Amino acid sequence: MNTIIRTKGLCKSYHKKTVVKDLDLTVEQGSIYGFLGPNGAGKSTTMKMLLGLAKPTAGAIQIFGKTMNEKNRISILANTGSLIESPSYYGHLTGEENLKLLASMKQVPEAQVEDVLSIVHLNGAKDKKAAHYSFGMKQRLGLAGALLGNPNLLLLDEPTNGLDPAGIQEMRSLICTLPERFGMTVLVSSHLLSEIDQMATHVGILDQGELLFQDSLSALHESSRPNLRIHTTNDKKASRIFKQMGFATSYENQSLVLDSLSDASLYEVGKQLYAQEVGILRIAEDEASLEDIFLKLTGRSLS
Ligand SMILES: Nc1ncnc2c1ncn2[C@@H]1O[C@H](COP(=O)(O)OP(=O)(O)OP(=O)(O)O)[C@@H](O)[C@H]1O
Repeated sequence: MNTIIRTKGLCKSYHKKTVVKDLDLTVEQGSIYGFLGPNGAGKSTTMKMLLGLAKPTAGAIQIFGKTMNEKNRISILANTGSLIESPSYYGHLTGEENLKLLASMKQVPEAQVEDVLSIVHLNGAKDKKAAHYSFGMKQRLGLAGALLGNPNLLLLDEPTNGLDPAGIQEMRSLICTLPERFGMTVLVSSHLLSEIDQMATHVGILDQGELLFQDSLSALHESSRPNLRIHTTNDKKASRIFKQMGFATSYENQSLVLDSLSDASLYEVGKQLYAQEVGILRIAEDEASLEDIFLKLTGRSLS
């Protein structure tokens, strides 16, 4: 798999205050990389550095295997769409006119305007002045602009900020389809755990400028494997069987509680219980939420 974004020791300081510290980001092709962190963690600053809009204090950035520098910046950006902060548009122009203008600036065939309007479901409102768009429509117009030129990489900074629940859902579903439909790689920032949980394939957790975790979303969940709760026809006997097999249990709310087991161990346990005529009545996992995971990593709550 190709690495689309790689940073090494990326740092940014403002007025001697370090806001991004030694960041080693790896974003693989075709992933939706959820860049998660509380307000002020340094997500926007990082994304601005990736786009060459802010100069790193130290470290290096590679995008599409090319070093981000003056020489490569234009060719990297030609393949990168972005939505950073509020999208800019001309209020007195219609949505379509705004996109046509952008298409000519990006030197993209005008025919693509229809395509991106359709992707973001704005065809019906394309003749309306952008000033009369709702906030959600403006965000979608911004996304349409970012999609012009069919970029390989999309950087979206809190794209659902300020949207109502329906708008959030729509933006999220849109983003989720992009890798499969268009082969895009998406880096999307959010301060909302649930959002990343529902959208991302990979996660980077940033806190006070430092990357605390980076891996697939499933690895994140895996790393905080939940407790297992089992209620049987004879919990006392089951507890002894678990103990003989090397698994410590406690007893809470009429269930045996134990650390999560691998599939293979659980299979063995099931066989033993069955062999000794103990029936399983209920089995459940206490799923750790991303909120719990964040708390564990930082010692603080995210929201
Ligand atoms: N141009 C700037 N000059 C000085 N300080 C800045 C500048 N831009 C950002 N900062 C500071 O850098 C830190 C990180 O800000 P950044 O906007 O990158 O965070 P964020 O994770 O994107 O959070 P948010 O979602 O609130 O934008 C903050 O403390 C912010 O005040």
